[in-house]
Amino acid sequence: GTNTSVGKSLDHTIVGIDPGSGHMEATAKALDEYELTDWNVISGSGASMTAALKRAYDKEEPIIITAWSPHWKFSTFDLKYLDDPKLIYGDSEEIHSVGRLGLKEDLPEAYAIFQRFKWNIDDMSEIMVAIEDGTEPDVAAQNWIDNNQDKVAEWTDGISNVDGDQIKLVYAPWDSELASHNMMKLVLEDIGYDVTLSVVEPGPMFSAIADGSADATFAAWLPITHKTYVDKFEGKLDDIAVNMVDVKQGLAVPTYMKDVNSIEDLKN
Ligand SMILES: C[SH](C)CC(=O)O
Repeated sequence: GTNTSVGKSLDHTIVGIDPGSGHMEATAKALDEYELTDWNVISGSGASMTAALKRAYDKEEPIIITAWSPHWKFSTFDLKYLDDPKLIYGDSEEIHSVGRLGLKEDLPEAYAIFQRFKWNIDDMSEIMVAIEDGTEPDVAAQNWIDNNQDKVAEWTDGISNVDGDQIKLVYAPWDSELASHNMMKLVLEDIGYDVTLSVVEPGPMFSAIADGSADATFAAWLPITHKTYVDKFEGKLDDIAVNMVDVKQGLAVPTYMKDVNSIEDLKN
């Protein structure tokens, strides 16, 4: 049937992202739970996944990617998530701001901002799309801040300035987190912090906060995506606040793949 041709046309391969991501863990679980025994997911990075997507899309060839929203790929390409009746990828996820133990005492002004920091998918997407269109991340972030001073003021109003205190933010190499961390770096610099951004894989991102070598991340996707990491470091992380709601992860395909609408459809 057509489903078998989909499997054969894709060499039963799903194009994934970095191996330590929650996406890849969820996708491995999905292959198991949906009994997609002859399928495999290849790991790579956010960049290699979007490059493969562009190559296939430009030739209207089939492709299945591990996907998440917000992400610029949904405005560049016409994509649809595959239904996930077993909810392996969860329903709607949240992005949390997570800090090291002791952060509240050591950096109270930053902590107070992290407790208030909250924005929505459109805010993050505006920065992400600008970066994808060639704007430098810090310039795209500053432009967003300039256009959203009222929203930023909700996080910073009444917070006293600091005098060069150092703060180290860590995040994983995903375009969504590139946007959020470049934006928050500028917000914290405006308050007087000396901010360092470090890009690390997801595992080291959580372990750096757990061992105190980093101060915070705004890139913890929960309750499902990063559950393994948060459980692993139980008691060593401060789940400060939710900074975005209604985010999503799953498998996605270009809408021109008419016959594929659910993960169940991949079973041949
Ligand atoms: C790529 S998603 C933002 C997070 C994850 O999959 O770990």
